[in-house]
This record gives sequence, structure tokens and C-alpha cells, in this order.
Amino acid sequence: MERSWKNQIWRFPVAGMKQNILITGFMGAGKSSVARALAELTGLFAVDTDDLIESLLHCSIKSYFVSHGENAFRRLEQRLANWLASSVDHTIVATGGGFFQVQGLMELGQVCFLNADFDTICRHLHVCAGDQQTVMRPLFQNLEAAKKRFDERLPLYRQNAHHIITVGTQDSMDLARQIQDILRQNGLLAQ
Ligand SMILES: Nc1ncnc2c1ncn2[C@@H]1O[C@H](COP(=O)(O)OP(=O)(O)O)[C@@H](O)[C@H]1O
Ligand SMILES: O=C(O)C1=C[C@@H](OP(=O)(O)O)[C@@H](O)[C@H](O)C1
Ligand SMILES: [Mg+2]
Repeated sequence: MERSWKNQIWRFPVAGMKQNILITGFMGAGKSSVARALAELTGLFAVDTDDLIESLLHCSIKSYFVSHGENAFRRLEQRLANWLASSVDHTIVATGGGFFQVQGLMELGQVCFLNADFDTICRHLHVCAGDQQTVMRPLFQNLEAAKKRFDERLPLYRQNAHHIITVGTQDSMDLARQIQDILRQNGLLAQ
């Protein structure tokens, strides 16, 4: 049966708080995959901040980092956050790994941090295998630099989240179910 966002509406809406579900976490934690699984579970649409930003560019995010640098990318992320604030509600938002730093993040909706340790991230990204997912991630070109960035960001991801989901060996659908349960238990998603 087809479900609409109206069936998923928050039981206890909070004034001034958007009813999106944002998925944050480090590169490779599984944000984009979980957002799609959660969309399948709930019937809510999912968007991905990286895809939305790429829709503005005539190139990949990786090429944009090379031509314009990280700061320019962060400005695009803030512009996108402002657009989400003005124009998007009742939507699942997979964020890029650095999006958690935008101003106004916590007012965009319920922020769910996918807390994967660095080994799990490397496993997801096939760091030891041939078909590395790291190739298309400009900030995961060097393992040591990525680990340093991970260590620096970890406390900030925690601070800038409403819910923390520990990622172990579960698949994306299991993680999506966990998020659905947490939001339901908090009266933030319909039963
Ligand atoms: N729970 C998971 N278990 C195993 N592999 C996963 C899991 N989540 C994601 N992956 C794999 O990890 C890679 C990165 O996933 P992705 O969803 O793009 O992460 P992110 O958006 O956080 O960077 C993909 O190859 C994906 O198939
Ligand atoms: O962590 C980051 O700063 C980034 C993460 C990437 O998204 P994923 O986390 O989906 O790989 C993408 O937004 C960009 O390469 C920068
Ligand atoms: Mg992603």
C-alpha cells in the first residue's frame, strides 16, 4: 500500500522545529545507504546533500574540490542548508560527512548521527580491497589524514546530534529500522 508523509507525521510537533530526518556521520558510515532504506521503510522521500550540490555543478564534487577548494564547497553546503530551512520538510536528508558543521543544523529536523568507528568505515569503503570507494571522496585520499579528520570530528558529530546510532555489522535496513524505532519511541514518527 502506498504511504504518504501524512501517515508519518510527528505525533508531537515542536514549534519552530522542522520535521525532517537528517543522517550525519563520517564518510563511509553509510548515511546515503541508510537514508534510502529509511525512505523505503517510511514512505518519506530521501534526498542527499551531495547529489543536490552536484546538481548545481558542472562537475563531480571531487573535481570541484580540486578546482575551487574545500572552503567553496562548505559555502555551497551552507547555501543548501539555508534552502532546506526555507523549503524542505517531512523529508529524509542524507548529509555529506562535513555538512554537520552548517549553521542551523539542529533546527532542520531530527539529527541522527551514524556512529561508526574508523575500522568499520574502512570496511564499508573497501579500503583494503581493490574497488575502493575512497577514490571519489576527495577527503579520503590519504588514510592517515582521514583518520586525523575522523578523530577531530568525532566529538562534534556527537554534540550536533539529537540521536546517536552505533554502527557495527548491521546492514543499512537494520540501521534504518533502529532509527525508525528511536523516532517512534520519542513520539517523533507515527507508529
Ligand atoms: N551498513 C553497511 N554495511 C556494509 N556496507 C555498507 C553499509 N552501509 C554502507 N555500506 C557501503 O559503504 C559504502 C559507502 O556507503 P554510503 O552510504 O555511500 O556512505 P556515506 O554516505 O556515509 O559516505 C558503499 O559501498 C556502501 O555499499
Ligand atoms: O566528510 C566530508 O567533508 C565530505 C564527505 C562527502 O560525503 P560522504 O560523507 O557521503 O562521503 C562529500 O560531502 C565531500 O566529499 C566532503
Ligand atoms: Mg553519502
